[in-house]
Amino acid sequence: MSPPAAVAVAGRGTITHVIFDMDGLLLDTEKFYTEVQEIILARYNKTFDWSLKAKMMGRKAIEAARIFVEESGISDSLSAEDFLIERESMLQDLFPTSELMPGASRLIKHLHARNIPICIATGTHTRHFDLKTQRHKELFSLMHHIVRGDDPEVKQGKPAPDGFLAAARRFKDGPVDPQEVLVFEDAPSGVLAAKNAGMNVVMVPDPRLDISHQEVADQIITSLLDFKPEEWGLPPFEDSN
Ligand SMILES: O=P(O)(O)OC[C@@H](O)CO
Ligand SMILES: [Mg+2]
Repeated sequence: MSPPAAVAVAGRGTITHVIFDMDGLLLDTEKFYTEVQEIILARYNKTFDWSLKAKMMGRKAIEAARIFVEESGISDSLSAEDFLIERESMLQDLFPTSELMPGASRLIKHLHARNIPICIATGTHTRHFDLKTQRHKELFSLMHHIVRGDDPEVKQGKPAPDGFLAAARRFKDGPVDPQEVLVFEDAPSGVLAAKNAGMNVVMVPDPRLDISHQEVADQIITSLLDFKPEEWGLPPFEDSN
């Protein structure tokens, strides 16, 4: 019996290329940022909450740092630059322990095996990227290319489209029509960046993120394990889970 035909969902174009965000989407690393920020805020008798987290995640480090010190009301005592210095040693200890998010490996291997071009566009700088991915080199080697936050073509971080547009240009058959690109993101800033780039975006939000941040994405799923490639005209998984 022939495999089920791809049942693209009405209104969703056929996707030819996929761009993955990294932190919080492929790697379970957002919790490290949260942990370190809670430790630093505790020194000022302040608590870290998810409304502030929602504004920071996905952004370039210095941009996220400015939001952190200003919205926490500690900018008179701690500059954005000093915050980045203060958190660095804690993050360097945590990043090498980064684990994959559920479904990340399965989806990457599936798309690569079916010759769907895939890449990463992340706000993370190269030095942190290397620490976070050092235990996952083989899986990440399946990516056609990787655009990092300190890439010269990324003038502005997410929600600006720079990173996703640079990523679409670097595919072998690039630049790729944004309407044929599917982005996977976890952060409101990243979802906005994908839409600003004219692309389709599936959001996999942390359950603690306020639901109001889910209005922009083209599709919301709770885990990459729930993604159905055939809904976007991509080859379906063979396995059931
Ligand atoms: O773009 P990503 O890979 O989510 O990285 C953002 C990072 O700076 C943490 O929020
Ligand atoms: Mg992310």
